[in-house]
Amino acid sequence: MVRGRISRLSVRDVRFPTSLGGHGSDAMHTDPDYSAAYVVIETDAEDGIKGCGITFTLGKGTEVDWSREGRGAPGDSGCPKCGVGLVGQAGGKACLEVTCGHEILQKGQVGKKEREKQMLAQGYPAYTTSCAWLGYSDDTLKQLCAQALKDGWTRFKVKVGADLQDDVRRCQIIRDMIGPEKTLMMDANQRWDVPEAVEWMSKLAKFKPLWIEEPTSPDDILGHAAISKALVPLGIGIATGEQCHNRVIFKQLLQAKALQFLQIDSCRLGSVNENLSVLLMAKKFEIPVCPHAGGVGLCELVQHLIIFDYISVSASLKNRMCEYVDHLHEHFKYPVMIQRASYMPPKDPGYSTEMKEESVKKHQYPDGEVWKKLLAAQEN
Ligand SMILES: C[C@H](O)[C@@H](O)CC(=O)C(=O)O
Ligand SMILES: [Mg+2]
Repeated sequence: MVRGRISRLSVRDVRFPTSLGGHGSDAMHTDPDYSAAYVVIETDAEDGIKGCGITFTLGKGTEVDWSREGRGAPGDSGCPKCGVGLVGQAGGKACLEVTCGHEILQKGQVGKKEREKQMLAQGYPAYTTSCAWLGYSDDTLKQLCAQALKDGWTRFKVKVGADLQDDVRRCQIIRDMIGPEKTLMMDANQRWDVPEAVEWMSKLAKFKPLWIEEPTSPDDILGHAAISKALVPLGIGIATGEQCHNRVIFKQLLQAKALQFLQIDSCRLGSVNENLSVLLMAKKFEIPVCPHAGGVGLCELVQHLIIFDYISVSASLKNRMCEYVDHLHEHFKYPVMIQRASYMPPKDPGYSTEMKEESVKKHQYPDGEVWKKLLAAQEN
């Protein structure tokens, strides 16, 4: 069915100065500016159908420094972080609705209607990373944590990995505030080698983290397996995936028993299809999927995938939750909706990728209003 031809394609370098407030900072990315290559494909179709896509990057917009790419760690600040999430708005349905119709998922049909209703009423459980970025002061951490508790959050992630004493102090603060029952996760953003990861986490085990995320290089599958073997007996699972770029890496992580929580990233894995194949493999290995969403637009995209996962693939919420970061949603035409610390299913057409034109104009690099001011201030 031909509905029109591509009539225009635009690519824009959109950057948000998140580093000014330490938002998004971790042991590896100390000053990230959440950025995106934002692509819009327009058509001449009568209904005006178009596709919008983002490639989430860290710090340098669409600039790629290949000399750093080769040498640095895969997630080094300044390197591109994620792949492409480009999806049209065909049929006027939310992305997750289209995906749920797929025939091969026969088994997931059992109980599907009930799960759909449950999602519409209760939403998909989320956890927050926004209280405890590494660059936040202890006061900010306390204030954000107190607010998050008031807002009903029960699952929290704290960044670790740069300095052990700082980690012990910050984990103590957060555990004291949330109490022994609520869930705490830790994220080292690849900072350690294998023995260091085991040693460091043995010292943080007393804070009862559910998982340590990205304890070492995301490419080191056997390293993850070794860490997993050492830490699972301490009650700490291994979570990874936000830097894994295809299903083959995930296949090997699963085969090597290298992770207990699998973190798809809607953009890093190029296309919805690649994400779906990973969801299906995770189901086969009975490993819970807890998506990564720390970046501009990632919450918007990944909510479609994880709600689909629950309704049509995993049919389980056990040990499952989706990351939420409380930044930059106001720039999206269809921002995520969080209620009672859960993602409420999106109902607008498409993959929730469309950004507001006004936001794109303001944050375009280097000539958007926001960057003109910041760059001028840097010069003075
Ligand atoms: C640099 C990013 O903010 C990163 O810290 C996100 C991340 O690791 C997460 O959300 O998990
Ligand atoms: Mg992470």
